[in-house]
Amino acid sequence: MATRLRPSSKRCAVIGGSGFLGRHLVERLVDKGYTVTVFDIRQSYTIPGVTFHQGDLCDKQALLKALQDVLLVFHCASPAPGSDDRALFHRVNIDGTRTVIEACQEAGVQRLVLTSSASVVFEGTDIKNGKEDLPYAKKPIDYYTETKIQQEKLVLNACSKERGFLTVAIRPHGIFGPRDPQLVPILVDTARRGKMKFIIGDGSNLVDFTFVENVVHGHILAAECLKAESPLCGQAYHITNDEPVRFWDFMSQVLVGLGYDAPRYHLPYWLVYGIAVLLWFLTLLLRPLVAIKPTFTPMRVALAGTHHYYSCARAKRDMGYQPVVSLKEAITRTVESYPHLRRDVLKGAKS
Ligand SMILES: NC(=O)C1=CN([C@@H]2O[C@H](COP(=O)(O)OP(=O)(O)OC[C@H]3O[C@@H](n4cnc5c(N)ncnc54)[C@H](OP(=O)(O)O)[C@@H]3O)[C@@H](O)[C@H]2O)C=CC1
Ligand SMILES: CC(C)CCC[C@@H](C)[C@H]1CC[C@H]2C3=C(CC[C@]12C)[C@@]1(C)CCC(=O)C[C@@H]1CC3
Repeated sequence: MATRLRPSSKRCAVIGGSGFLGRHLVERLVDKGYTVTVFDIRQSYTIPGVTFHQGDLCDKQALLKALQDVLLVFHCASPAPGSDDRALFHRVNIDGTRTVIEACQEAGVQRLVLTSSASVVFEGTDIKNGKEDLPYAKKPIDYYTETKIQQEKLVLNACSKERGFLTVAIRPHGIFGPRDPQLVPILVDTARRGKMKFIIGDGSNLVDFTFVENVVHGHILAAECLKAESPLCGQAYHITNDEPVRFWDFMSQVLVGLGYDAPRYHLPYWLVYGIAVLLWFLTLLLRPLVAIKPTFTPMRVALAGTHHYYSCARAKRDMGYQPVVSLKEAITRTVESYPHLRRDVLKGAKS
């Protein structure tokens, strides 16, 4: 007679495991001896021992198949923040997260770790050493932020010690590192089109950029500390590099590391923000005729011209979090991981 083994606490699923953060998380979990199942709309790699389930997280039946015998789930799937598709954000981040919660509860999952975002409290104005008790943004700056707020509320409210279903939300900020499809590629593309000559504002604004391995470390610590008697239940935690840096110094270090010039000329913040808002309206008006994707969106200008850095004291206190890679080392490793985006290489490829 076949005996069914009890699900192991080292068996987990990563929803969004094919993405940038998700794949780093899967790799670390495998290193730590976890048995990992990936659920994602696409499969972008293979790792021996990792099982892939391709599907949409809005499809409960597909999720239920992937969550069999799984006690721990990481949910780090989301449409790309740069997409301006309100319906897609609502479907995936709100309705889809509701489906993830229901599927977890039906499958007997005991712990759910959500990747939220520190931007759930960001309204486009300065945040200095922001703590987790800051109120959610009343006027979220874009559809991404609006739906990340709803998503986080859904997950935290679902936490129930009585039902044996524990939840926690990790709020990283400005994730970067090898294989990131956003920050470095967008930066290099903007520089190659000659648009990275300008500093928006006076350039003194401090921001958190968080190395992907620190974000992964925060997620795994949260999962391992999430117990019925722990303070983590139903709470949100900032995870950062704990080294706020001037936005334009960070950008300059990455650009110079890849052989591009650092931005030098200053432009007034409100002028650039006003132009970005006008451009955004224009793209909305012209959408039926042409699809334009402006580089300087109001969200990006706000992120580039204001202070936004967060305290991770709560994560240090409740889960013993400390960044494992310093900002200096993280920038060096990131720059080295993009040899194909170096100015000399791209120039050579063109000629
Ligand atoms: N990058 C950053 O700076 C920050 C990110 N975050 C959060 O971290 C998480 C991971 O971000 P990141 O790794 O950068 O993003 P990625 O886009 O690289 O990864 C997300 C993954 O989820 C997949 N996905 C999207 N929609 C669905 C769906 N309906 N069903 C199943 N899978 C789906 C994506 O597929 P596809 O690519 O085909 O859409 C992708 O593989 C997100 O929740 C994001 O909000 C938070 C703070 C900062
Ligand atoms: C064109 C330049 C002014 C800026 C180029 C770099 C930007 C692409 C990035 C700088 C800060 C980044 C950031 C995010 C995406 C990429 C940047 C805008 C997020 C919006 C990703 C999703 C989040 O949850 C918050 C991030 C904040 C920082």
